[in-house]
Amino acid sequence: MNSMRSIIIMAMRSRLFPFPPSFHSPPPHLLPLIQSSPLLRSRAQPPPLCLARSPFRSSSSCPAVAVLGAHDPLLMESRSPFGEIHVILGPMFAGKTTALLRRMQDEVDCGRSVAMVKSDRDTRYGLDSVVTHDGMKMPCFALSELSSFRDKLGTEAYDKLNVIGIDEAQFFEDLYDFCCNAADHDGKIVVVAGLDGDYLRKSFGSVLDIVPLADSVTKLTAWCEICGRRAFFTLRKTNETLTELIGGADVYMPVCREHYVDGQVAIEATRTILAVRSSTLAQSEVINGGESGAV
Ligand SMILES: Nc1ncnc2c1ncn2[C@@H]1O[C@H](COP(=O)(O)OP(=O)(O)O)[C@@H](O)[C@H]1O
Ligand SMILES: Cc1cn([C@H]2C[C@H](O)[C@@H](COP(=O)(O)O)O2)c(=O)[nH]c1=O
Ligand SMILES: [Zn+2]
Repeated sequence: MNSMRSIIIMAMRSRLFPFPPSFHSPPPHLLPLIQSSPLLRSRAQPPPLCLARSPFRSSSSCPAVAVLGAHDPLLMESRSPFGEIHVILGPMFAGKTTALLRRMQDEVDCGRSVAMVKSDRDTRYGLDSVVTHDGMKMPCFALSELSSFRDKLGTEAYDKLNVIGIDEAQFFEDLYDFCCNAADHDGKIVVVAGLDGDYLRKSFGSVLDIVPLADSVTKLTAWCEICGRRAFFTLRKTNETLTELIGGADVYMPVCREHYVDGQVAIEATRTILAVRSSTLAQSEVINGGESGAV
């Protein structure tokens, strides 16, 4: 039996053999955690072979790796103590949240315990779920800072957690430290979705800061609302100049490079016209006020 066990462990380490379904049923002590908390529930019997995927489903065949349910006794012995960090970035409407939710569901289907977190600044669709622009949703913890997650979840539940999904990552100031600690020291798989750039195409929050920490970085694109070509940037349609402005298609649209540049020119021109108009108005009021006040 020992020689069989060592063959299986060696095979796991070399990841050459798919493993029989019996490896995937979660042990009894984990079921209450999976079934009773806002953590995403894993199916009692996940499919016989779980494939690790890159964070989004691509048409290209990613290397199929046989992955055991993370809480499997045999795997516990060979499971790496270190986690992973996967970053999904791009403009608005690129499918970042969709890819994140798909990855989380894949992890749940593989029998892993998953929790989703988003910034409590994202009030567009309520605070208890992560919601895509298409309306696909998943329960989540809405937090102002990631450092409060462990206390919010409870240390025991956190220790048993395998995967953490983070949406709207650009709004978390403590993103770097949280991801570093979760993957390096707590062995968590962290999947992060967020904007790489703001409406001025400047680095947004700490999303780009975690690129050097990442196992994988995926930049998704949308379709340009003007010409239909690939959109890499987000154009703000209004005149606000604050970096943080929560909104959807009412305020923003994805555009290609040409129509970002054209759009910015148009918006700058509008701003200039409005500024000239308001100063002219102010001057005429002063003049009119002066004349009416003249003795
Ligand atoms: N111009 C666009 N380009 C691509 N997708 C768009 C566009 N406008 C609306 N959508 C919709 O937005 C969905 C992506 O939503 P979501 O995953 O929430 O994106 P993100 O999180 O990147 O903002 C797409 O599946 C599509 O149905
Ligand atoms: C470009 C840009 C966006 N935002 C806000 C607008 C939305 O609430 C989120 C991004 O949402 P999504 O999930 O990527 O669709 O960020 C902002 O505050 N500032 C910006 O410059
Ligand atoms: Zn375009």
